Amino acid sequence: MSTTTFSSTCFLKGSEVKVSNLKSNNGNWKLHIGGSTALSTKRMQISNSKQEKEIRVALLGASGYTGAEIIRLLANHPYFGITVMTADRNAGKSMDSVFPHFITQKDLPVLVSTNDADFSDVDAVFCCLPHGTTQEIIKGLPKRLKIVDLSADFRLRNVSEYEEWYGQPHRAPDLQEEAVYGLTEILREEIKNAHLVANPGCYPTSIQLPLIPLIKANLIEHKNIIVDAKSGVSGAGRGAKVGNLYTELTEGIMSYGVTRHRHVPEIEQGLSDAAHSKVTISFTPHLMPMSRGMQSTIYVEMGSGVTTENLYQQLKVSYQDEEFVRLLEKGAVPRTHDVRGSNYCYINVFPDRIPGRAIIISVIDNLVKGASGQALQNLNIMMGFPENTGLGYLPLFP
Ligand SMILES: NC(=O)C1=CN([C@@H]2O[C@H](COP(=O)(O)OP(=O)(O)OC[C@H]3O[C@@H](n4cnc5c(N)ncnc54)[C@H](OP(=O)(O)O)[C@@H]3O)[C@@H](O)[C@H]2O)C=CC1
Ligand SMILES: CC(=O)N[C@@H](CCC(=O)OP(=O)(O)O)C(=O)O
Repeated sequence: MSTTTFSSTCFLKGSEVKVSNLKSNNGNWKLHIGGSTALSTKRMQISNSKQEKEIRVALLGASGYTGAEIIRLLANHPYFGITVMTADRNAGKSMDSVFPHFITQKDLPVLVSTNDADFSDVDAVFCCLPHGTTQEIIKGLPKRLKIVDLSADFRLRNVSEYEEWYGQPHRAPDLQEEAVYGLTEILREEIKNAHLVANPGCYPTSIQLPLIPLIKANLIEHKNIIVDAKSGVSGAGRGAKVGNLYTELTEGIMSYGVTRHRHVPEIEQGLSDAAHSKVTISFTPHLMPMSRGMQSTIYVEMGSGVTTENLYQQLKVSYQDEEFVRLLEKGAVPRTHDVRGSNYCYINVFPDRIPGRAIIISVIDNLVKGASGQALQNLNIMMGFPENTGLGYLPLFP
């Protein structure tokens, strides 16, 4: 990648505009005006075209929900273009035959099977495969590639804990040692130099973001943390399952993974790191009749003499400079509707009726901040771009 950059002021239709970060890559000029990017010789377009973008990205598992979400986000990304896309059952098909809403994205590559993928024209990889299939595949990728893995395969540092909770042997323990956990706002510095980022699960993102600053500041007890969480059905992926049929889901709500959901060790790992001692949680997830969105309602016991106001002020300080994690005005209830389609996490804290306890509510879109959005935030950091690049989507409401 050879790039030349300069900034200037010029006039566009008689108005003065600040032109910044004018870039040339192999003679292909890009013009940045007011935060958006256009090619100097072409009209602005929503496109995944690889010719116009300098970082070449492979998308493994492109025919799934998180893969499709990455394509949506990258269509507005000025630097990342998709050169390889893989699928399993859908290998050989075009993307718009798998997802008709991509009919306008004619420049996307045809889906190939992961075994047939050629990585010679690739700089970075988003791996959107099911857990259990990912370790072996990432192990075989060229070492020069920057990789963000959306599966759970590299999230648990302790390999035997992975084997216990996922019921299968870890196939790349050496790589596990190199993996950096990708909870962006907490581990940004480590992510900068990472070769392999293990993108967090959706529930762990929504739960750790509010709790880690409170644990680090020693404001809440490390026991009796209770998490009641709810997810939209896209969290379960696109594969056909009876439990995800409309008839099974509509007009109802279902708990699952009761007492033993595989996100428990991931959440406890992050909270225990923050506490420098073992933190345990009670966690029950629920499936909701909605396509996307996630809410975690968290019940905590505050330290002696600590008030809900202390928790609120701590979260305010911790996240005051963060673009994507927002503490709402006091009393405002975070709603999944308000983050839908965006990379935001909205949080608030409420005093419980029981003295000494507080209730924290955190909402995200499971497919964006809970998966593909955070993955893009991480790859932006790994490749040295502003971390919000391509993530400037307002929530989709209603
Ligand atoms: N959905 C969500 O909200 C979140 C998901 N994740 C994680 O991200 C990953 C992807 O999730 P999601 O997109 O929802 O899953 P999907 O089931 O929607 O998609 C899975 C993708 O992997 C491909 N695939 C399946 N099996 C194999 C295999 N054996 N070899 C190669 N490719 C295969 C599928 O191809 P094909 O369809 O052609 O068969 C498809 O492209 C998972 O690990 C998931 O746990 C993480 C956070 C949130
Ligand atoms: C609704 C639903 O089924 N959700 C998934 C979590 C999605 C996610 O974050 O999965 P990974 O940890 O595999 O990345 C589940 O509970 O297993």
